[in-house]
Amino acid sequence: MNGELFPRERGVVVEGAVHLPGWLSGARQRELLDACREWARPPAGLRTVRTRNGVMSVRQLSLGWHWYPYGYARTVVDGGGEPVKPFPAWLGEWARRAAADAGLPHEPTAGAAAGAADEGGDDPFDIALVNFYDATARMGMHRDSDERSPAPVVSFSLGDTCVFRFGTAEGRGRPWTDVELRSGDAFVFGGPARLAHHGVPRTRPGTAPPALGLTGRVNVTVRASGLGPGGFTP
Ligand SMILES: O=C(O)CCC(=O)C(=O)O
Ligand SMILES: [Fe+2]
Repeated sequence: MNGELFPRERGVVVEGAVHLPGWLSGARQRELLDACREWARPPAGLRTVRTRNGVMSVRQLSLGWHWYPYGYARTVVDGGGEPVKPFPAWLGEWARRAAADAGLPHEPTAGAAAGAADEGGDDPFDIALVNFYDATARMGMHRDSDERSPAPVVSFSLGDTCVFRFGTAEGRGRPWTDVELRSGDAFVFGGPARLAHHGVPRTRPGTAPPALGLTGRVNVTVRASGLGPGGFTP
């Protein structure tokens, strides 16, 4: 919001999908970017993902559970087989606070006492996917449907602005709404919007805040796997 003529307002895109512009301060953005740079190093660092449709233009890493097309494992099963890096508690706390600010509270420690407003009950935030977009990278319309928890997904954006396309659960096509996600924005989707299709048709290269020192865009989505602490055999 710094220096904006008109501050961007919290936006409800559809019921359950909420945009929180400028949710991360400059200092928090740098903190998250520094952490992403550490996580990006091998082993189990930033990688190219192969799906059944080809190679994703976005490069990715996972924390907590390793996402691969189309499931979760404890090791990089579609790569070098290394153990996934741990999911940090502070990132879960950021997600918990953003979800509450979005009006989609997810309070796993409160358990059943949290009542009907809480989606996902006791499932803790335990996964993050970190996506790196260079100037030409995009992400096609998809649903985040490999988790077993209805808890909301909380996304944090860093660097270049992007067009984030948010559609329906029914299909990849219209209707959809295009939202600009800028560095520091959070976006939360849960409840009736949890399984909506979404994607990133383009970024706007060169729009990252110069002080951040990032060329391109980084997006971090925090999720609750619902897989529990135990083993999971894909
Ligand atoms: O980059 C984004 O804003 C969206 C990322 C996303 O949809 C995902 O990781 O599943
Ligand atoms: Fe997604």
